[in-house]
This record gives sequence, C-alpha cells and structure tokens, in this order.
Amino acid sequence: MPRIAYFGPQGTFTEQAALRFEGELVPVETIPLAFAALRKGETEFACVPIENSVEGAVPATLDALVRDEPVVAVAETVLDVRFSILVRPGTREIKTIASHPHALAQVREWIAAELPGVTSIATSSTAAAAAAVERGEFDAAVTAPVAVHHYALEEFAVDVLDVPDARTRFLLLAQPGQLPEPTGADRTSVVVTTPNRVGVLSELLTELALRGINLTGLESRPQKGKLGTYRFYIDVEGHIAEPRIGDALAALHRHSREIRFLGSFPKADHEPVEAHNDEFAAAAAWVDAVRKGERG
Ligand SMILES: O=C(O)C(=O)Cc1ccccc1
Repeated sequence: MPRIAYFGPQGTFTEQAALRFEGELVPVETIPLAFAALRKGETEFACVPIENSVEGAVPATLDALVRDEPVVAVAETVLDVRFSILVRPGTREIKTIASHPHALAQVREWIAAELPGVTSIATSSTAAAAAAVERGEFDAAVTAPVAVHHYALEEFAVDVLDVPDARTRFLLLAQPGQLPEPTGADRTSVVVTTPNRVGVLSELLTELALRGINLTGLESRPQKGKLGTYRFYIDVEGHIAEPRIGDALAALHRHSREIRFLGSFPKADHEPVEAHNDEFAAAAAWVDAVRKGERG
C-alpha cells in the first residue's frame, strides 16, 4: 500500500481529505514536512490543502510547491468545511480559543457574537489546537468535526461557520513522472515567474484565451527578497496531453523567465471540459498537409 504523508496530526481536515485516497496515512505536523516526506521518498504521496473558498490560497502550500525539487499534483479533492468548537469536559469559561489561521478566519463572526472578548491564538493545525486544549494550554479549539473522536474533549458547539457552503480543495502530490491519463475533465497547474515589463501578465492570459482555455485559478506570491516581483500560479481546465494545452504551456514558457509544471489531474467536480480537440486536430492535420504540398 502506498504511503501518504498528510498535514496532521490526526483529526485535521487534511486527514479527512487524505482518507479519500488509497494509502497508508502518515501524519506530519506541518505542510512543509508533508512535502519533505515526499521529496525524501519517505512516502509516495503527500496530501495538503491548496485553497479555501472563503480564505483563498494556502500560502504554505504555494511556497512549498516551488521550493526544492519539483513535485506534481496527481489528484484533487474538495471537502465541505464546517467547524466544531471543542473544550475540556467541565469548562465553564472560555478566555482563549485556538486553531489554524484559516479556521479562525472562517468563524471570526461567530466568535465575536458568541464569545466576545476571547483571545484567538494561531496553531499549526486545527488538530494541534485540540491537542493543546487537551493539555490545558487554551480553553477552546476550532476543529474538524472528527477531532472530537481523537482528543479527550467535548463539543461546545457544532456546525459553526460564518459563510455557508465553505469548501477547501486539497491536492495529492507525487514525485514527477506520474502523469494521470486525460479524462476529459482535467485541470492543469503551472507556476511562472515573468520578466518585469508592461503587459506580461495580459500576454500570458491572452495565450490561454486565444486557445479557448478556461482559467480556473490565478494567484500571485511575492518572490522572496524581491519586493515588487511575483510568481503567478495558473490553473486551467484541460490536460497537458491535449494539443491546445500543450501549445499554450509552450507559449507560457516563451513568455516567462521560469516555469514549473505542477500537474494535470482529474478535477474533483468531474464536469467535462469543452476542449475543441477535434477542431485543433483537424487544423494541425491541415497545416501538415499544406507543408507536404498535399493541400492548399
Ligand atoms: O488544520 C487543519 O485541519 C487543516 O487541514 C487545514 C485547514 C484549516 C481550515 C480549513 C481547512 C483546512
């Protein structure tokens, strides 16, 4: 059975996501440690959160994707997110509440209304907050619903969420060399650094638009130590095996200073992508025939 390093400890949302993939789950304490386990070959896969519908991209994941040796996404999954507030049995007063920053941000209004005046404390994960409450370090933790089964805590509140229908997307990462087959409902992800000149981002996006490629994600992160220069993370619908996607990535390569392929993999929603592959194949066949002098 392959091993999957996941952003743990036990009881995190990432564990819930990783359970959807087949493998032996290996908890590690941080997102960079999940990448390290994969890069060192201690596990075949790593499972990490990449973006949340309320809070946006997960910076630790974006940064780890470009650091060190390349890794690629081979699958994704999306979880509905709702939170439980866990406390030690018998807790009467809550003065401190701890969790992962993404979790705290998604229950900020609830905390302000229900627990006015409490101090919020960031921990490495939601489950790390539960463990800290168990040890008596804080009074309450904002956690995934399953965390109550892993820690000696009880539910103070359940189904807590400021914005209904919040969702988080997770990636299953592997070493390069594993390219999932195209399914007709795929996503491709790359990260580029561009030269600092007028219009370069619009040139990249035009290359996609010209080929009828749907952009599903665009994130920018500053290049460390170089204020004013950015890396762009670009997600599109389609698979690198499709000619129009391959073509577009080649065009992005021409426009960028650096480009890293982050994977082509089935989309979690399985919604088919309108690819116009037949039209692209017919056009390429026509050019071929013209070159050979067979057609005009
Ligand atoms: O800390 C966790 O449980 C995680 O897996 C990260 C996270 C935090 C908040 C929402 C979704 C994922």
